[in-house]
Amino acid sequence: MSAAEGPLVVGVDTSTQSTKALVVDASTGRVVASGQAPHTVSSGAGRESDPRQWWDALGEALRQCGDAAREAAAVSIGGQQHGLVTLDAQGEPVRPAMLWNDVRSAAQARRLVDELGGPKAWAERTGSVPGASFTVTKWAWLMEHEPEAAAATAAVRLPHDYLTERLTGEGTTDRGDASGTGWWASATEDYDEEILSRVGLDPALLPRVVRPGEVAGTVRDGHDLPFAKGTLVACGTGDNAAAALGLGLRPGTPVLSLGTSGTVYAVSTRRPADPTGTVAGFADARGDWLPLACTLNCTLAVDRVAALLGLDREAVEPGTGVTLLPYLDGERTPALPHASGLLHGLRHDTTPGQLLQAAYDGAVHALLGALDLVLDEDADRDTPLLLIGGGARGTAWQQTVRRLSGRPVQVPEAKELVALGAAAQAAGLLTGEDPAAVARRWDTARGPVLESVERDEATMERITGVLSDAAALLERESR
Ligand SMILES: Nc1ncnc2c1ncn2[C@@H]1O[C@H](COP(=O)(O)OP(=O)(O)O)[C@@H](O)[C@H]1O
Ligand SMILES: O=C(CO)[C@@H](O)[C@H](O)COP(=O)(O)O
Repeated sequence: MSAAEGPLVVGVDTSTQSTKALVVDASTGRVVASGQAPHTVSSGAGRESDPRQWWDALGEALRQCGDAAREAAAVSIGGQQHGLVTLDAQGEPVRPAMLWNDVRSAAQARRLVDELGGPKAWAERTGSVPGASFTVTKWAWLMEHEPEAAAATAAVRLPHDYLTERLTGEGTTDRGDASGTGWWASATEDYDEEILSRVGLDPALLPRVVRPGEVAGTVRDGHDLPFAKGTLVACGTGDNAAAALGLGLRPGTPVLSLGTSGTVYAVSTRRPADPTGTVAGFADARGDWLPLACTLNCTLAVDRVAALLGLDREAVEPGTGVTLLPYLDGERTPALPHASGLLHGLRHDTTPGQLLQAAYDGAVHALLGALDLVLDEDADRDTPLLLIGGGARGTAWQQTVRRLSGRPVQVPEAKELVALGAAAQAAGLLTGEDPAAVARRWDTARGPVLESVERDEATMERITGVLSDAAALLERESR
């Protein structure tokens, strides 16, 4: 491999299932080295991970990068949104982090929405109507169910902030990830003291919100990662905002991400405030906005269905009227936190491959239903949909999105767009450039465009119909 042309930067994605690290040549965007190490997520009633495991996974991913990581001039860490990390006075986790896909705080979410003026007021104030994914509802759950843990908490962090702080020694976050907490007001771009007081959280426990382009800190002594003391550290951001940076996204281009979560989003210059709660009004990492809809059941749920059927994930067959809503973890879009999976239309001649295709259809349906809601009204409907995340590698996912959207679909060749976005943020610290402009210079969105096919309206309508007819069942707790 030829020598790098420019300084090296490290971009990290600490996502739900694993941590990925890339060492990137800041001049060209060439990925010089990469590494990945898995995390474990609890099963059962909640979804939790030990934050210390993220740090260990980061160390392992960087070790896989070899000497290149040691040469980095700047680093940035992006990661899964919303998770509640509670630290004691020594900076050690008080308990495992409650993750974005933990739905135990659904009752607290409903109560908070009612207590503070209803969905419209929340949307206008924070950009979003908080559901169980949002950090504020998790903190309210902790106060109610584990008051000792809440009382022992000296600092509250988001997942990527926890790692950044262990590197720099400073508690920082950014507007992108802060906007997914429910206690950051998008209207004022500041912490909302009334909301914090309502859930009994002292603002002094929260990290400083670093401005876009500002240095979060420098690498300190006394850690086991391969970075030199004094290396610049960018503030990082939530994984979706990081991928938007990594794609150099401009308003009007929609993104569909297929990972543990399914997300659909676009950059907008207008601050979102959807009172239905379907669209979360996140901030992006630059100063614009990132209206986004998210599902809890995407690649993991469909892979689980394939495993139950004993099929390879690509072994789909065209469906004939069978509907499978793969809501194995409860669901966020549509807002059905207690839902479980639901099958309708099974016949003697239904094949396993058709059932698997129905799971893909069910996973993609809600995301495509929200696609128009995240785009500004004047967006060009023929702009290709950018397909990213681990699932974007799969032919069955690509073809399902193509058929149910009726849009051209572009699959970037770059695999780790969250980590690339973080790397672009780190490069921006060195050059003073806008990270999205860095990513465009690196041509990260390059990849084949699959032409549009006729939209399969019948399947979309059938799934919408089953959802509506099964409403009572889907609201019922089954465990
Ligand atoms: N070649 C592939 N085809 C289809 N799905 C894939 C492929 N490779 C990985 N995946 C899916 O990608 C998922 C992981 O995606 P990723 O975006 O890394 O998730 P997360 O960010 O939530 O940790 C896995 O659940 C797996 O199902
Ligand atoms: O909750 C959301 C977005 O609001 C999720 O998108 C999480 O940010 C987790 O992302 P992945 O680990 O699935 O990429």
